[in-house]
Amino acid sequence: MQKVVAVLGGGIGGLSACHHLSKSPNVSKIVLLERSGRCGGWLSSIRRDDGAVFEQGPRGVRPAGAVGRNTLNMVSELGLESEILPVTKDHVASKNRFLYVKGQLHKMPSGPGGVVRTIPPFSRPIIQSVLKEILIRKGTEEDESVHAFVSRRLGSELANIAIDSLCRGVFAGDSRQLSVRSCFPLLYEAERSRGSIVLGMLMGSGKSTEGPVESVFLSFLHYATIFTHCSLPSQHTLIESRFYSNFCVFFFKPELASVLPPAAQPLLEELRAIALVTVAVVNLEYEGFILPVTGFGHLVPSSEDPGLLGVVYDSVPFPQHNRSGGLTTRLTVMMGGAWFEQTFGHPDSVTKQTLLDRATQAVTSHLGVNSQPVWSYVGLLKNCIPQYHLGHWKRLEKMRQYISNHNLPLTLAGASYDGVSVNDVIFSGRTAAEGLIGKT
Ligand SMILES: Cc1cc2nc3c(=O)[nH]c(=O)nc-3n(C[C@H](O)[C@H](O)[C@H](O)COP(=O)(O)OP(=O)(O)OC[C@H]3O[C@@H](n4cnc5c(N)ncnc54)[C@H](O)[C@@H]3O)c2cc1C
Ligand SMILES: C=Cc1c2[nH]c(c1C)Cc1[nH]c(c(CCC(=O)O)c1C)Cc1[nH]c(c(C)c1CCC(=O)O)Cc1[nH]c(c(C)c1C=C)C2
Repeated sequence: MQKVVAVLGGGIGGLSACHHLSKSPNVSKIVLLERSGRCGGWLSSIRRDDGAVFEQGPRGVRPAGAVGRNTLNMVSELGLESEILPVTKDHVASKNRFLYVKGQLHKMPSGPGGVVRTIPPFSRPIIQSVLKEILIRKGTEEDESVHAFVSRRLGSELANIAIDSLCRGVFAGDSRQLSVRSCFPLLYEAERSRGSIVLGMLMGSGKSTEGPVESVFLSFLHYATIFTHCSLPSQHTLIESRFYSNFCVFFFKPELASVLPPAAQPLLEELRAIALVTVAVVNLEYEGFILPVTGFGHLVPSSEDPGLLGVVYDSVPFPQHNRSGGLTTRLTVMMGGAWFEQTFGHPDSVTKQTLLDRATQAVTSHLGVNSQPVWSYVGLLKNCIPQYHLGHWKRLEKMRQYISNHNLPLTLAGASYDGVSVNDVIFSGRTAAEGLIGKT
C-alpha cells in the first residue's frame, strides 16, 4: 500500500528522513511540517555580504564509523560534495586541542610521546591510568554517570579534567548527571563485553572505518534550502491527522506535547522528563591574527569556570570563511549549558550585552587578547541540547513500548533520543524512514 507520511520538524533529522522516504516507490506523498520560517533547526549560519560566515549551531561532523559514512553518502546522493570543507588528520585544527586549567592553556596530550610523559594539567602519564584500567573489575550497574564510570576505571583526575570538559564540549552538560550508557555507548559496551575500555577499544579497532579526513564542514545552509517549508499549527493533533499513514517526529518534547492527544499522557510525561539546556553562542571577529596558539579550540572544565564552556577558533579550521581581504580571526565562545541559570539567571532575563561582555572577557583572560572585537553576534539558543541523564535508556524503552502497545502511528527520532551529533541525527532520520518503508 502506498503511504502518505508526515514528518514533523524540518531540522536535519526531519530532512534526512524526507530524503530517504523520497527514494521509496511505496511513499506517495511526504508532508514536511515545519513551524518556523526556515528549515535546518539548530543548523544556522550567518553569511555576511563580505564573505564572512559564522556558525551559531554546529560547525563540523566527524565522518567516522557507520554514522559518519552515512552522512557522507547522503551528501554525495544530494550532489553536495563540492560544498565540503575538509579538515585533514594532519591539519593543526585536528591535532591541537586545548584545555584551560588553572588560568593556563594546555595542549591535550596526543601521540605515543604525549601518553608516556607527564604533561600538565595532568599529574602523571596517561599510560599509567590506561594500563591500570585493564585490571579494574567490571561494574555491575545498569547505568552510571559518565563521571563515576571514568573515575572508577581511569581515575578521578581524568574524570575531573578531561571527561568533565568533553561532556561540556559535546552536550554542554554535567558529566556527573549524564549517563555513560546513553552518551558514550561504545565505552559502556566495551566494559560490558571485554571487561575494559582499553581492551574493548583495541579488540574493536580492526573494524575501524575512519577515512583520511578527520573532520568536515558542510555548508549547512544548503541542506536547509533543499526542502520547501510549510507550517504546523501548534494545536495540530494526531486525531486531526488521520490522513497520514505514519508520522516521524523530529523535534523536542515540549513541541511534541502539543501534537499528541491527551490519551497519550504517559508518553508525554516521559518526553517531558528529558531535560534540555540553553547555550549562549557568541561569534566574535577580531582584526588580524590574534591567537597565541593554533588548534580547533579550547574547553574549560567546570571546576575552572562553570558558566564558560569553551572557545572555538573558527578561523583555524575554516579560514575560507574569514571575510575577503584583510586578515581577521573568527572565534565562537560557548556559555551556559547545564550551568546557565546559576551563571546568568533565567534565560528570559539575561541581556545580550551581559553575554557579550562575559565572552570578550574570556577571550582576554584565556587568550591574552587585549583588542576589542570589530564585529559580534550574540545568540541565545534556548533548550537546544537534550541531556541524556541517568536512566535515559530505560525511558526510551518505555516510550517505544508505549507507542507499540497503543499502535500509535509514530516514530521518535532526532537529537532527544539516540545521539545528539549531526551524524547521529541524520542516521536516526534514515532509521525512522526505513522503519516505515523498509531499506532504501
Ligand atoms: C550550539 C550547538 C552547537 C552544535 N555543534 C555541533 C557540532 O559541531 N557537531 C555536531 O555533530 N553536532 C553539533 N550540535 C548538535 C546538532 O546540531 C543537533 O543535535 C541537531 O542539529 C538536532 O537536529 P534535530 O533535527 O534533531 O532537531 P532540531 O534542529 O531542533 O530541529 C527540529 C525542528 O522542528 C521544528 N519544530 C518544533 N516544533 C514544531 C512544531 N510544533 N511544528 C512543526 N515544526 C516544529 C523546529 O522549528 C526545528 O526546525 C550542536 C548543537 C548546538 C545547539
Ligand atoms: C550537541 C552539541 C555538540 C557540540 N559539539 C559537538 C556536538 C555533538 C561535536 C563535538 N564537540 C567536540 C567533539 C570532539 C570529541 C573528540 O573526539 O575529542 C565533537 C565530536 C569537542 C569540542 N567542542 C567544542 C570544542 C572547542 C571542542 C574541543 C576540540 C576537539 O576536541 O576537537 C566546542 C563546543 N561544541 C559544542 C559545545 C557545547 C561546545 C562548547 C565549548 C556543541
